Amino acid sequence: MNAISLAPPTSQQPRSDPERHDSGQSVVQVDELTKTYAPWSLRGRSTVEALRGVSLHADAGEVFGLLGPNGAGKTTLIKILLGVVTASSGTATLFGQPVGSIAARMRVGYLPESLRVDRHHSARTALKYYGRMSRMASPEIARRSDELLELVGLRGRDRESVRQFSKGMYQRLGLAQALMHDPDLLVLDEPTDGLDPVGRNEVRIVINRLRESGKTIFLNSHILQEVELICSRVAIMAKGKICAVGRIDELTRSDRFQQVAFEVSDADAGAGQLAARLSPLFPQMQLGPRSGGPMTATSNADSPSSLHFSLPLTSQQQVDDAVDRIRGLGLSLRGLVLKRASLEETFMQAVQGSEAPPTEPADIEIAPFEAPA
Ligand SMILES: Nc1ncnc2c1ncn2[C@@H]1O[C@H](COP(=O)(O)OP(=O)(O)OP(=O)(O)O)[C@@H](O)[C@H]1O
Repeated sequence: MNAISLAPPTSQQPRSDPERHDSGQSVVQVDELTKTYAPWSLRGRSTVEALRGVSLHADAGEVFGLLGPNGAGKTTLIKILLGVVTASSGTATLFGQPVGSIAARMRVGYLPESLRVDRHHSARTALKYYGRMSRMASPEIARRSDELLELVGLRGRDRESVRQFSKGMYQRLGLAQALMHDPDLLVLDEPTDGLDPVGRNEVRIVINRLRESGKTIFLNSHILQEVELICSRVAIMAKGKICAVGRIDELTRSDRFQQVAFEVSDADAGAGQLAARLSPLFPQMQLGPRSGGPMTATSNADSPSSLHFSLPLTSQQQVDDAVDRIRGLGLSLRGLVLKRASLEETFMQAVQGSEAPPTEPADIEIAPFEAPA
């Protein structure tokens, strides 16, 4: 057995998971999990730290997304949750039961990244096969197959050979097999990988139906747009660590990672003069309508000369300070836009943060504006 939680399941709040809600028990609870592989090679034995103190939780009814670049440790974490790999230290429970225990396994359905269904099967015979593997009785298999084929939209195609299936149909059959024994938690490994937009949408529809029916879904994906559309919360992993975790709107909220765009003007100064006056105050200013964009100076009747620039500001105090400085120069502030980070930018920040030396905390903030002496 691969139970890795030595302590009995407890409803106490683990201290290592600061995001943990006070109400109810998490469906997935992971605390300070580590995994070190020690593979043999021609040069002898080496060690790979695949997980380095991972803590997270997923609550009932959530669609939780695990994001991360190649080698981040996502598959290792999923394998530990499924009880097929043993952690080196830390605890992991499903429904309060140690991962790998029969009680935990019975409540989990799994869709692997590349499910193989023998090509002689139809959707119906494949489900029969999986039902038998779960030791279900024939009448139950038939009833459950009807329900699931309806749910995943394969009802009219269930007697065709899977050879004729599109990738999207195949993946929906995979979801049905994962659901045969009516698990409360579904673990999905890259569920929409390799699908065209139509196939992705079909899988998304099924996942939404499952969420509405109260299932908890834990999925691993590297398709950020997909995660943004499907997940209620995400964890971003890199190099075996969690760099950021939370609801997408929390991770991308504007006061957490800001680029603030300004437009300033002065009746008596051109854009070049404005830039020369501002740059000593704001050494990190980027000229242009958006950060990184080309320098812009507009000139028309309403706006005789205005300058667009942006600053990396990370708090309201810094925004207020910058406005005071601009006004202090006697300039007019014609516009101010707080730029919200996309999940992709947040992801990149989090992953790049993980490149820092291990003693430095990895976070998703960019270098703050420093006021000149
Ligand atoms: N069985 C193993 N033996 C040795 N090292 C392993 C083993 N499995 C994974 N690793 C290593 O552990 C690290 C994490 O791998 P893992 O597969 O968990 O990452 P991942 O985030 O799922 O990556 P990908 O998106 O590429 O699948 C990698 O450095 C990988 O090479």
